[in-house]
Amino acid sequence: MSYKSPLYLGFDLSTQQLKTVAVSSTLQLEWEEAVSFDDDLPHYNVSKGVHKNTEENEVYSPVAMWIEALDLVLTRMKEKGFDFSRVEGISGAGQQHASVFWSEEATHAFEDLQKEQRLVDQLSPRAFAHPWSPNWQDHSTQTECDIFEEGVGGEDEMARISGSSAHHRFTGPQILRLKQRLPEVYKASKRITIASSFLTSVFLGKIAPFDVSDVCGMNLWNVEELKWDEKLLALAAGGEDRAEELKEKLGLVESDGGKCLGSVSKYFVERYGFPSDCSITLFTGDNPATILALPLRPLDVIVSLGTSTTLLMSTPTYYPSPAYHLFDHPTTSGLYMFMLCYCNGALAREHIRDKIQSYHNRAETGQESWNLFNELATSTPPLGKQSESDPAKIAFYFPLSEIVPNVQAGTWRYTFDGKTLSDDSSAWSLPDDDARAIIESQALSMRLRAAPLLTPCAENNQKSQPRRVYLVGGGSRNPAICEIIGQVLGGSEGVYQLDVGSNACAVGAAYKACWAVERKEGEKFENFVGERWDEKKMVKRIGDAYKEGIWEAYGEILGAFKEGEGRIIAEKHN
Ligand SMILES: Nc1ncnc2c1ncn2[C@@H]1O[C@H](COP(=O)(O)OP(=O)(O)O)[C@@H](O)[C@H]1O
Ligand SMILES: O=C(CO)[C@@H](O)[C@H](O)COP(=O)(O)O
Repeated sequence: MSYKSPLYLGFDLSTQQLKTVAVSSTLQLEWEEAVSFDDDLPHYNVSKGVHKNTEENEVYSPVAMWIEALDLVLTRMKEKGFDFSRVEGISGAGQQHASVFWSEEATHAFEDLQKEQRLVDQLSPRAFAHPWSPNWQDHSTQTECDIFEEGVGGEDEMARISGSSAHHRFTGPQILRLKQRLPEVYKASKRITIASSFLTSVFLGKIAPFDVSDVCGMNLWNVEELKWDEKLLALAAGGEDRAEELKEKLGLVESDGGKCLGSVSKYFVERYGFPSDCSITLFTGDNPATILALPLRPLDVIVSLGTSTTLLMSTPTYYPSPAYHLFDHPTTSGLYMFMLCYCNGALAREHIRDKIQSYHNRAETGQESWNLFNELATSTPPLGKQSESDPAKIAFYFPLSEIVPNVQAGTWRYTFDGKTLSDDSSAWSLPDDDARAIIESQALSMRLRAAPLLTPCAENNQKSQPRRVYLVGGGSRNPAICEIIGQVLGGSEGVYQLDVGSNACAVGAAYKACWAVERKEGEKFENFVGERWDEKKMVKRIGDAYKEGIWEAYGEILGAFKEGEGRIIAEKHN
């Protein structure tokens, strides 16, 4: 029999797509495949992967759509000749926070799977107590978030325990809301997982534990002590006497990110030809998986430009604050993942792009639809200042209610003359000035909030700036967006694009699968990837990022930027 070199699959169940990649033992990318929920599964009638009930601020996705997407993506690979018999390990990532409610029947539904039929036809009618999964863009749980924060004594304490203040999208507040609104669904839910452990379960053919990093997106986990927090469980369950019941529905949390949980379920062996001993390793959240796509050093930042925009760092210090999130690291104990997450990322930029296109009667589609937006963004000077004496233009674009800061939808434009922030926007040339301003605004917000973790150190010339800025996700294909984010954040060693750009998260998950199977006893993920990673092939330096004068000019505006945000927050409270 001829030797077949092993492959490792990484899945990414994100908001708009299910993607998968295959990598070799040397971490070379060998296959990429994706299913778009809107385009490939139109019968679910989702838009950008979700349904919305705007009256209630609810955003949710059909669980059946995800399962159908899984068979579809594997079928496409099979039809194109992908050799599943080479796959020795599978891992993956899920959009964070999204809960899946399993019925009592789930175990039997897994046992009864027949290779001739699709998963969706066999699992959907039996395995779930609820057909929907709340999406991370959901904003329906303000009351529940208040209950959580009041219950522990405020947002600082909440952040100290769970690594984050109470957030609308986090699973604990979402479970409480579901329990109060749909008590019969809660009762019928034998088990509750999140998107990552949901997909792990489908591959394993039984309900999987949570991963130690993704569980931090629930407001239920004590991040430093690595255990469920009893007080938070009681808050989510609606009473101390009900906390145990919830704990049973949730089940275990696995702290070894490289643990093989078992072999792939026989359904996948028989239908697609996976080897029967193909190993399933815990899936994690899409953001934790993204930091596994490269050997990230302290003071390096990753900006993920997916549907959400996130800024990610790895840090050994547990320094919690309501201003950001800290998660346990997905592979390495003693490290934490720092994260900022914005709801208004790609969709807000698309919104401005579309306005500009329509104003100028342009009809380009696909990647070309960004041409005019990019021309305007790069030809506009920083902060829209044509001359030194011009006021700076600062704006906030939140077509959706935002997470950071927690405010309602809206657009606000200001000018700043160095002393006063004015809401007179007559100096703005619209819609053209919005192109650069939206990218600057998103990047200034990240710079403002990441500053405490980028504390000055001698190695870094005493400036509170990152070393490398890595850009990943769909938006990282866009040179104008990359250039401007780089200038605002000012990485001292430059701005980099990952070769696997929009698939970084799936690639990080595939590396995790490879590490889980091939690691030597005690070998850390960072060392494993560091040794096999070929920097020259895998990243491209695309610019200097730090530009003397420009980075400082953005720094001078941060006070006014914060004031602008403060005014928007104050409006919310009026
Ligand atoms: N050239 C481009 N310029 C700007 N944004 C882009 C470009 N190409 C793709 N995108 C954005 O990437 C987004 C999808 O990114 P992706 O990382 O695949 O998202 P997710 O993983 O959340 O589904 C789209 O919403 C689109 O706005
Ligand atoms: O809510 C968060 C992180 O807290 C989001 O980052 C989700 O994890 C969804 O990510 P994408 O679909 O944008 O990849």
